[in-house]
Amino acid sequence: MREHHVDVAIIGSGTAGMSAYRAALAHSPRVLAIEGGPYGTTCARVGCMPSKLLIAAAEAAHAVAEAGRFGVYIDRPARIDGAAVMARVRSERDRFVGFVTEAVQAWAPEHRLQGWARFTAPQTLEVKGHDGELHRVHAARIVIATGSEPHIEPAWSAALGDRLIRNDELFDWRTLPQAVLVLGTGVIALELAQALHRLGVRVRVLGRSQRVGPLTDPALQALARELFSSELALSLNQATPHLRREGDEVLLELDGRVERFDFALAAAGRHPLLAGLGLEHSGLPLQADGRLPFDPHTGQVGNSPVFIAGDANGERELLHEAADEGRIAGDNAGRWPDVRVRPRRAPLAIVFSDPQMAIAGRSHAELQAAGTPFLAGQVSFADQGRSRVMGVNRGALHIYAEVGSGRLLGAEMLGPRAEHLAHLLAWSVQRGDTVQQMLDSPFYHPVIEEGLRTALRLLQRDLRMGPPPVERCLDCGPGA
Ligand SMILES: Cc1cc2nc3c(=O)[nH]c(=O)nc-3n(C[C@H](O)[C@H](O)[C@H](O)COP(=O)(O)OP(=O)(O)OC[C@H]3O[C@@H](n4cnc5c(N)ncnc54)[C@H](O)[C@@H]3O)c2cc1C
Ligand SMILES: NC(=O)c1ccc[n+]([C@@H]2O[C@H](COP(=O)([O-])OP(=O)(O)OC[C@H]3O[C@@H](n4cnc5c(N)ncnc54)[C@H](O)[C@@H]3O)[C@@H](O)[C@H]2O)c1
Repeated sequence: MREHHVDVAIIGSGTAGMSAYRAALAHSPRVLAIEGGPYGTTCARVGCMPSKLLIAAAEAAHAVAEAGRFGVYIDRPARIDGAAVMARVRSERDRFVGFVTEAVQAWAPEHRLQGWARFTAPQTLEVKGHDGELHRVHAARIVIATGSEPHIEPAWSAALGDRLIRNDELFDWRTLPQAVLVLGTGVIALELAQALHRLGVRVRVLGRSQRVGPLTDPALQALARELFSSELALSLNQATPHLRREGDEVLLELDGRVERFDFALAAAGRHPLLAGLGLEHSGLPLQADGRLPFDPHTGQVGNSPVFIAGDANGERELLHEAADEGRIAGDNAGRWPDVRVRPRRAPLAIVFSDPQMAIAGRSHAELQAAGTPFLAGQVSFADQGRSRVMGVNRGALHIYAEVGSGRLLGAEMLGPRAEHLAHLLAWSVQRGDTVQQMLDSPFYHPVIEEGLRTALRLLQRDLRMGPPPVERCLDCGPGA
């Protein structure tokens, strides 16, 4: 048994753990970063980056398929080479992973330990090292940055065995399969199902409820359901699907018919990866839902010298949040007991589907639950000038502002280039901009942002803070 005495131990060297390491190191050289799996982070290895690489291939295929709408014809039938698609996904992914791995390997060797950590007592961890040794780590402070794992219904794995896959396996495919059943209708499900569908894979998406994607505004949720079901085979309200395996095939029995797939992809949400950490020995207060209670402004778990960051806390399972939370937790672990409160950024979440979806600032559901007096300004992209020009005129934007002050509180959107509009909106929410301040900002012509201006003008009128907007306003430019 090798003994280690450190000021800060960090469990997990993903995005949150890496930023916690850098922040803690500013306070003490006695920092130990423990990683059980491969270096490279979930985001780069099996998350954000490979999924966007697959989507990029799907966008190329879709552009070819849609070119005829513009009078551009590709005479030969387009051919999708699944092996080439997956080769690019893997090689670009490996490049991103390489940068991350290099960064970790540049850390001092005495700062790194590879093996799975578990608590054996408060402030004491045991690690079965990849070096074959057993390590005991006595840490004055600990950062838990263990990430998350997909939710798997036991019935699915019992029925399907290794034909039930997670996002991790998908990005290692050597070629594209014929058919995939996607379990879930959330972010991962929609991004991957649509990409696979556009790359020629037969896809069915099963939802346990009516919900499609993360938007909470009822009108936008209904629009999302309509738009995605017009392209994808969506089967909703399937809480207990009839699944079985025959040889290497997944069989789904639905409405008296049997459909066959090569794989079923579990995309039914993710939960903090805390099982196996021996939390029962940690002295930490566990909530009934198995999560650790923590302060999002400090990362601190209760009053303990333990901090939690990233997907492990189960709050905002996003890359930029993991990086921020890691920095906050690592800094506070380093400076303990002088724990500092840090402001958080305005919420921002984007789904890279087509049309994209985004929530900036507070969602419709959050505003309603808080009882905040607010009004919504709305615009449809169906008739929006630049969106029509580019043939991407599907979706709508709803922006929410506080009654009385006109301050922008949040927005939800389903539509073209939502990733860019959502950034502008989140920045305005964070600055505390009013609808008037946003309207005073420049709007170019012809751009998709002109749709935002229409929504702002309508909202300004409804807040009784401005005149009714001019119908088909000419100085706004045609189609604005
Ligand atoms: C398919 C997919 C697509 C995504 N796309 C996006 C996107 O486009 N944009 C976005 O913002 N977010 C996206 N995300 C979410 C984003 O990837 C995560 O929020 C982020 O990676 C979380 O970082 P983390 O540091 O908390 O966890 P991780 O990067 O998973 O790091 C946790 C680390 O802890 C290690 N660990 C766990 N337990 C132990 C233990 N007991 N001992 C030692 N080590 C341990 C793990 O091996 C792992 O390396 C996506 C996620 C998925 C799955
Ligand atoms: N573009 C991005 O930023 C991006 C992309 C992918 C993932 N992520 C992050 O990863 C997280 C996890 O993604 P996700 O898509 O797994 O989760 P999600 O919360 O977006 O969706 C979960 C889906 O699973 C369904 N579901 C839950 N339990 C089920 C059950 N027992 N049976 C059937 N369906 C069930 C839900 O109804 C929902 O449709 C996201 O919340 C997001 O934070 C982000």
